[in-house]
Amino acid sequence: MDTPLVETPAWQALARHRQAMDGVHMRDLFAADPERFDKYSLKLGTLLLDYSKNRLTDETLPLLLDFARARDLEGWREAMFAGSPINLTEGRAVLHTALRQPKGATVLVDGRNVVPDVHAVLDRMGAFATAVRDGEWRGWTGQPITDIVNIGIGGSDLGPVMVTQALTPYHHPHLQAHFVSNVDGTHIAEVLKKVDAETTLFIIASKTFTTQETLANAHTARDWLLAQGAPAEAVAKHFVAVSTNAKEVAAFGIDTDNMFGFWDWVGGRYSLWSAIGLPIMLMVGPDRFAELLAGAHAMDEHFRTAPLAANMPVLMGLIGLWYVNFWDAQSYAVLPYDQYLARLPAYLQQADMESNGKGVDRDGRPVDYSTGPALFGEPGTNGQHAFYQLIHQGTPLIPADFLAPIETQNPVGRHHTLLLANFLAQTEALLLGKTEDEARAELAGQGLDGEELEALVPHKVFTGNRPTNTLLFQKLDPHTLGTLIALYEHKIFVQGILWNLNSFDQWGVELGKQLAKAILPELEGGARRGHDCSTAGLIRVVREGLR
Ligand SMILES: O=P(O)(O)OC[C@H]1O[C@](O)(CO)[C@@H](O)[C@@H]1O
Repeated sequence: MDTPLVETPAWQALARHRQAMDGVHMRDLFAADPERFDKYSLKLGTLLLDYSKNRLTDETLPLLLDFARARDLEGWREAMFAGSPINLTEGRAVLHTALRQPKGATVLVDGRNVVPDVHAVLDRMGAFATAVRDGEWRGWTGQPITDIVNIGIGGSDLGPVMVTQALTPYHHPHLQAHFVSNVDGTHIAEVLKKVDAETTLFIIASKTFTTQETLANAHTARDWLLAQGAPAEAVAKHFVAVSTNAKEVAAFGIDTDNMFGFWDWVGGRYSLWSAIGLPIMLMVGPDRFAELLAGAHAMDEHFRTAPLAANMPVLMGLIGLWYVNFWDAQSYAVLPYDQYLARLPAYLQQADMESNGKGVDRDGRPVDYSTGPALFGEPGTNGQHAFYQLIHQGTPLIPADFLAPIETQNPVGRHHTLLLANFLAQTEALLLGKTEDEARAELAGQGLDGEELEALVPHKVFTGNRPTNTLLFQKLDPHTLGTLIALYEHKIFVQGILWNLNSFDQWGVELGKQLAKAILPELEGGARRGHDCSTAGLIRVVREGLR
């Protein structure tokens, strides 16, 4: 058996280095090195990563990079790009990168070049999106489409929602996008209140086309359309499907001519670049969608070819792992200072936590080290007025990524300057903190003294030394957004490899699905089955009510 990860020389060297860093404060590292920003920042196109505000000395990165090499990160990276079946538990290749390859490239899966297949679907999507956008695709009464309702969940929802919102300034002026994911009937009911059956297009997005929530919502949407007076033939004009499962699409009643396919080598949470991105393309048009893909491809090329020491996803992955495994950080914040990126944290929750929220390694052995942290975040200054207290003064260490555009899409008065001032102030505050002496002087300056002053001092101290990455970009355009998302995808890949996980399966979501299927008949009046007494008691209360 291989040496356990935590006993490998590279891990042990990091553990020793971590001990030697006790008492090192980033404030002192900055004071000692005026070049630190230049040394620890990296630019790709119009995206800058400043990782200088991390607990890194000149020794840290070389040790982290040694660890990455010892785990053969470069070999695994090559295997992913080459289409090897690195998703072992499902026997699949992991090739979302093939979805953003330019026409003419070659990516072989089982000896077949899949790039022409990718572009054939993109071309079909483009023709369809153009017909809808130009008003040529019409509903059953001959009216052009005004509203698009995407029905999907998880990877068939979060990416399209996040990107569609992020690219709001590029939307078609006469189209509205809506997203229904939750099986809670409230979700679809509220959307259906807003749309007109004659001018609404439903996209049923499901890789498997067996997902309970999506099928329930899809059936409700179709029943609603017919209840609005549409004839059965209208379904063909108002429903399209995005899936890998033509059989189930046909069984639902959608003509497979109205289906946009993708492939089992596209993981759900990595699928927004595929036909799952259809609502994005409808809203921003095929050209902007191509820019999104090109932005992701630029990051793919960077990740694939840049030396590890100058490779954004590698550095972000290693720095994240440094905190999880050597500083006991169990959570991680993503803080976009751009209202259009409001759903980025939710999107990354699935991308990161469904990928690396694993407790056994690739060989099925329980791990004895921490893996993926809990991820959370909120846009801009909203987070500051909610949970930043914990990040600044709480007991857990919460590494955070701060993201902002230099240029706003909405230059309203001084708003953007105010936003950026806050953005910059937060990472500075987390780095420097406020010492007791500084707190004391500040309170004295406010006219306090004696016991009253001393009683307040501990509450006013900020330890600082709290790590952040800053991601600054010129403007949130489709290309930049593609680059940013691919950065996080590859960062997640890096960490999964280093933790020896399969980042591309998600068995952890299955048990709840199985038990829900078993409980459903009980809630519908069927015979009760064996449960723990809490679940049995709750089922009884649900059935009997609390009145
Ligand atoms: O696209 P589908 O097959 O409906 O699956 C939706 C989501 O369900 C999951 O399989 C589990 O929640 C996700 O990985 C996936 O994104």
